[in-house]
Amino acid sequence: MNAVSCRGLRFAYGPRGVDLDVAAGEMVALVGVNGAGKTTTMELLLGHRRPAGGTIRVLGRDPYAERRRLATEVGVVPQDSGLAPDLTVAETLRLWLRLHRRPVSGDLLGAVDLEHRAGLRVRLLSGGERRRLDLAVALCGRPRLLLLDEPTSGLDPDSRARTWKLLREQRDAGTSILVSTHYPEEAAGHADRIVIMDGGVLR
Ligand SMILES: Nc1ncnc2c1ncn2[C@@H]1O[C@H](COP(=O)(O)OP(=O)(O)OP(=O)(O)O)[C@@H](O)[C@H]1O
Repeated sequence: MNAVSCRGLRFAYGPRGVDLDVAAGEMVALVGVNGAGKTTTMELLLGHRRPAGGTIRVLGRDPYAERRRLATEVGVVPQDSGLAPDLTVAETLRLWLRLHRRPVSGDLLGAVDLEHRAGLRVRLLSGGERRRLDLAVALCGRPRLLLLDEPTSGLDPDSRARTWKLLREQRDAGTSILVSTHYPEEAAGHADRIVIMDGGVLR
């Protein structure tokens, strides 16, 4: 079973007749310029929006009808971080690990290079550090599928390279990944496959 399978997916604006698959254990990059429809596609896959037409299956389920059920199996980096600004980095991860009933450990902090920021409040992080925390939060539930909306935006080249390495490790461990990005060269170097979105259609 594919992790993601869309057929003829349409929305009032954005995606138009999109067929998109992510196989189990595959990392697919969704590449496109501003306004191409990447975020709208992610929101459809998350069940935040109802499609105007076509079918979507995420881990075999209809995300609009079964959004809550999928929430435990899908890790998400949204376009805009929604983390509580007054919690520290360590508190944020503890909270999310507890929500997922996972043992609290510092491993994730190390994985995203934020050990030295553990005691800092989220609102004081740099944009790139916050993006790395977003990714750590997405990994808290050990998801079967990651849906990542520009997780490398705002990151410097070193951090971008480390993020892609972490994603490849997740993929190698069996996690399916759909990751959107503005950077086709980067995606080409790291993803298993690239799909290009342009004006709401895949090319
Ligand atoms: N409610 C809306 N009604 C009409 N058009 C909208 C609405 N919301 C977004 N759009 C437009 O739909 C297009 C697709 O937007 P989307 O955010 O999915 O693109 P994107 O590929 O994620 O872009 P970016 O790289 O800038 O994040 C954009 O041109 C956007 O302005």
